[in-house]
Amino acid sequence: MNNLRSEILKALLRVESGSYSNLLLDSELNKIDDPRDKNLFTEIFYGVIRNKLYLDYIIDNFSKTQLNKMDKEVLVGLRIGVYQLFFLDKVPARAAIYESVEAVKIMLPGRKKGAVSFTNGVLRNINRKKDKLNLPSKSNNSEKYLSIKYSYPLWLVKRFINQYGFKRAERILKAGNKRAEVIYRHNSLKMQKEEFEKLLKEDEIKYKKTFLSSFYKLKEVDNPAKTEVFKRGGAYIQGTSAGLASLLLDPKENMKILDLAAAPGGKTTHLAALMNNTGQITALDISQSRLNLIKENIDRLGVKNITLKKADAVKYQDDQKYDRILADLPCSGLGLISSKPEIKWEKSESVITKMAALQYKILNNNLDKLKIGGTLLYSTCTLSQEENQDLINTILKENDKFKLVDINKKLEKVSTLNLKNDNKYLELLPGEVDSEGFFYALIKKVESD
Ligand SMILES: C[S@@+](CC[C@H](N)C(=O)[O-])C[C@H]1O[C@@H](n2cnc3c(N)ncnc32)[C@H](O)[C@@H]1O
Repeated sequence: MNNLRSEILKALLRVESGSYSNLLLDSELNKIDDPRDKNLFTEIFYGVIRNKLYLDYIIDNFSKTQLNKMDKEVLVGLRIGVYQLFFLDKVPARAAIYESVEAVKIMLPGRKKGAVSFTNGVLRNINRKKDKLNLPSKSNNSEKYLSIKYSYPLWLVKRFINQYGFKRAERILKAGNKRAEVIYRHNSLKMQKEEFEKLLKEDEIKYKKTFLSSFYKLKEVDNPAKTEVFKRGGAYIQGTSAGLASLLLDPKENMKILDLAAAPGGKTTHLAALMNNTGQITALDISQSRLNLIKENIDRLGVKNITLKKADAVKYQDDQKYDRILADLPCSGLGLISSKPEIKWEKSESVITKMAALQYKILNNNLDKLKIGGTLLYSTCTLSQEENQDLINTILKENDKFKLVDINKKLEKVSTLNLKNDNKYLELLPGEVDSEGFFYALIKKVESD
């Protein structure tokens, strides 16, 4: 491994230009042998992405040069240094500064002596005056305070406060900064639970049970896609909130199911397992490369009842009627910030209106494919009212043959979660459940057309 910090710096620059943090991290960790280096890489890499606004606030407070006038290598190098100074007790300040300056030196060889000494000067200055940092006032400017303290764009903080109030918003922001844990769903199509647990034990993988009986929270697994149980198809990596979808849809053997947006296949392969490979699942996705991911998962997991179709769900037509429809639609993703922290910086508020319009079109085009008495589960991994409650209310208002089913009764049957809820929707909020953010609504077709 070359200089660890310069590799982190390179990886962070790639995230800035649009690479997915989780995929990039996997490939970077494969190049590292020492588990301690792997750990440090992950800690600094995700730490900088998560806390970018806070780190920039600190740098801006102690540097005379404006952030937008700095070379991007210098700015990211400074973030790496400041993150270690403020968040990592185990790295001595001298080492944190030295290694970060070295990283900038490697990234800007020879030609930029000034940039290197500038990085060194700013980091030393910050280290000296660290204790004098003031955050915006909580009482006079509470939105800015939350935005800097938890490092979220101001629009998102305002939105969460509007939707949930200050206290709940703060809880959501805080939970979004926690590192997401790896969770395995046991795949019953390949092995019994006893064998699944035995293989985990043989690989010395420790786990905790979750609020879903087939979902296991793993403790410190280096590469969850390389374990024996995974290779043999006994496990699928899936969050517990996402895992609720197929359970709430409640498929029965031999049913006909339509999945409107299926890739990479987490929920659709879970449905297949719950149906014991019987019946017929038609799984759509607009993207061929993502359909290929479902195919890989189907093969590994031993699924036999899914037909894949490349289709735009806005226009999709077929002449069948379905017992169940899963509408796990593309969304703004605000519930997944703990596993994909770059969402904070990549999305702008306009994505919400765009996604809500797409979701509306997809639902409108497919509602009629439900049999009478059949149910459709609408789900998103986001926390915006427009894409969730508002959208479902509009759909129900415009379609009187469809009624909202109280999903919370189903929840009690399929999980150990006990959420107090005054309405028929289910909204899982990070910080209130130990899981990612999700929204669910269950709709039933009640009379003939
Ligand atoms: C939230 S993901 C689905 C996750 C999937 N249900 C799972 O559990 O693994 C949304 C998917 O919708 C697909 N998509 C986006 N627009 C679409 C459209 N108009 N029609 C069908 N699929 C679409 C994307 O390619 C993406 O794979």
